[in-house]
Amino acid sequence: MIQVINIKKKFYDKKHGDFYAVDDASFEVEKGEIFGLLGPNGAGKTTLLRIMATIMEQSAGKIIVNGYDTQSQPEGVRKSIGFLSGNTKLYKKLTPVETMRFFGKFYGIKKEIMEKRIEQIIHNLQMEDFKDRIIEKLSTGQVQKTSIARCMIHDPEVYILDEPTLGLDILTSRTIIDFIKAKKEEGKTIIFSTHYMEEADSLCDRIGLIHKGKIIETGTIESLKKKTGKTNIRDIFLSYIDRGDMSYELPEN
Ligand SMILES: Nc1ncnc2c1ncn2[C@@H]1O[C@H](COP(=O)(O)OP(=O)(O)OP(=O)(O)O)[C@@H](O)[C@H]1O
Repeated sequence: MIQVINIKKKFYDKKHGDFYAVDDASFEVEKGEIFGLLGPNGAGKTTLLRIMATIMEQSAGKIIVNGYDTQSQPEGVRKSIGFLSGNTKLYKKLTPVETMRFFGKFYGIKKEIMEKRIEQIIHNLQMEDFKDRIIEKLSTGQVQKTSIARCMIHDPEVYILDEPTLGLDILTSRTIIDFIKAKKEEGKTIIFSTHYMEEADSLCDRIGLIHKGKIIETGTIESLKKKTGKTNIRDIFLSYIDRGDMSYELPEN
């Protein structure tokens, strides 16, 4: 379970001076739930997820992940989460299997358990064809699968996934979406960010709409459809924000 309580993150840039990239965000994600954080470029998604994963500290507020406070108990949080980000760095000279073993050892997983888990992950993410090829020779989608494999080797309770399907073809995206669904079935808690509105529609139990650092709404997609009278997430999103104030284009899918 994840509790986000009045989180603020202040940044500075020359053009805007001090500004809040995350501005008083509060919401909860229940155990066994898939929660989609939806918003356009620059909305604050990555910043919020990085704070949740203890990569960055908040300016104000509190986040509790699996019972641990990200500020006072970061070790507990790190053991509980699998964090996937666009910045995930892998060792280019290792193969996917070696990468999983490396991180498995880091988490102190016993050899027999680890080998079984690696076999299962290779199967679930359909990595058979490239599992023993070094990472520098892999395609974007194959590297992304390896990053996901890496973040699940310790079988975490909570998955924090920043744009897990960004730039991937539909087959690779499908494998990753199936993986997210399978983790939910195992009772894991998943939060992921995306700006692919339709993807969220088919996958999420609940969504949070984020715009300019503010969580402007949370709920099931059905409840938001009812509330706004709209039939798809794109229109729901647009109905919540002032169109004249939009300095970005929503993507086509
Ligand atoms: N270290 C930083 N210093 C100053 N500003 C930052 C920093 N990191 C992010 N920002 C700014 O904070 C805002 C939110 O950025 P963030 O990366 O969280 O958005 P996002 O919703 O993940 O966007 P995208 O979909 O493009 O990845 C943006 O205006 C960004 O330029």
